[in-house]
Amino acid sequence: MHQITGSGWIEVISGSMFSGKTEELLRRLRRAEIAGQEIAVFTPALDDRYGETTIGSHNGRSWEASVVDNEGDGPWDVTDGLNGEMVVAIDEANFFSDALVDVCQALAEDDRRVIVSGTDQTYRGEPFDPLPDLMAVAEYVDKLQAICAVCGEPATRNQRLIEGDPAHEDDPTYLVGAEESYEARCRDCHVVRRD
Ligand SMILES: Nc1ncnc2c1ncn2[C@@H]1O[C@H](COP(=O)(O)OP(=O)(O)O)[C@@H](O)[C@H]1O
Ligand SMILES: Cc1cn([C@H]2C[C@H](O)[C@@H](COP(=O)(O)O)O2)c(=O)[nH]c1=O
Ligand SMILES: [Zn+2]
Repeated sequence: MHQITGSGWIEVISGSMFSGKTEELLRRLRRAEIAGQEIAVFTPALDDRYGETTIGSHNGRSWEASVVDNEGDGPWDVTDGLNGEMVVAIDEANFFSDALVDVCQALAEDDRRVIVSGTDQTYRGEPFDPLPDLMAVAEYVDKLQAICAVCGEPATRNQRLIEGDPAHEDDPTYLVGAEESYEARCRDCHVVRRD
């Protein structure tokens, strides 16, 4: 909590896939650990890429996490599962419903430091809920950029690769994956097929 006001806050780490969101989250968690703070980390059940009980970056680093069954409107186990931890991290926020905003607000109002990470755009280049609302209520927002897989410029968008074709309009928004299914791309190189 803040030294003077004693209040909590929300930090959002967002940007395209491969932009280093999870690396940055892990960096902040390592520093909190060095400071002797108790930490609780949550990851949605939908994302099992790195094993059920870890969050992991694309370059192989990881941290133990509690898996949240994030179906429905919450508050899930993020609030129930706490044991006095004052630093609460939530990875892959893009897999939660808008109810995550109220959960994070309640944690911050309970004087906790809340760190939320998630990509802010769907493969169609549209805002990926609940990231826009989380960014609006957060005290701190960092939007990171990857490197465009096509041209090498800074990348802000997520290209979904389906058998080498651009994304289809009617594909589901949720599709767990990494480099086999997605590329980071800049505005110019990002392609959305609109049938
Ligand atoms: N196109 C890319 N641009 C930048 N980094 C990339 C790219 N593709 C792979 N990487 C790797 O991904 C790492 C970031 O991984 P990670 O923190 O998991 O990103 P995010 O959580 O934003 O998806 C980089 O340090 C780099 O090693
Ligand atoms: C763009 C987009 C992404 N996803 C999924 C793909 C990954 O499992 C995560 C993002 O992971 P990262 O840590 O940011 O690399 O989200 C999706 O389901 N739908 C999309 O449109
Ligand atoms: Zn590009």
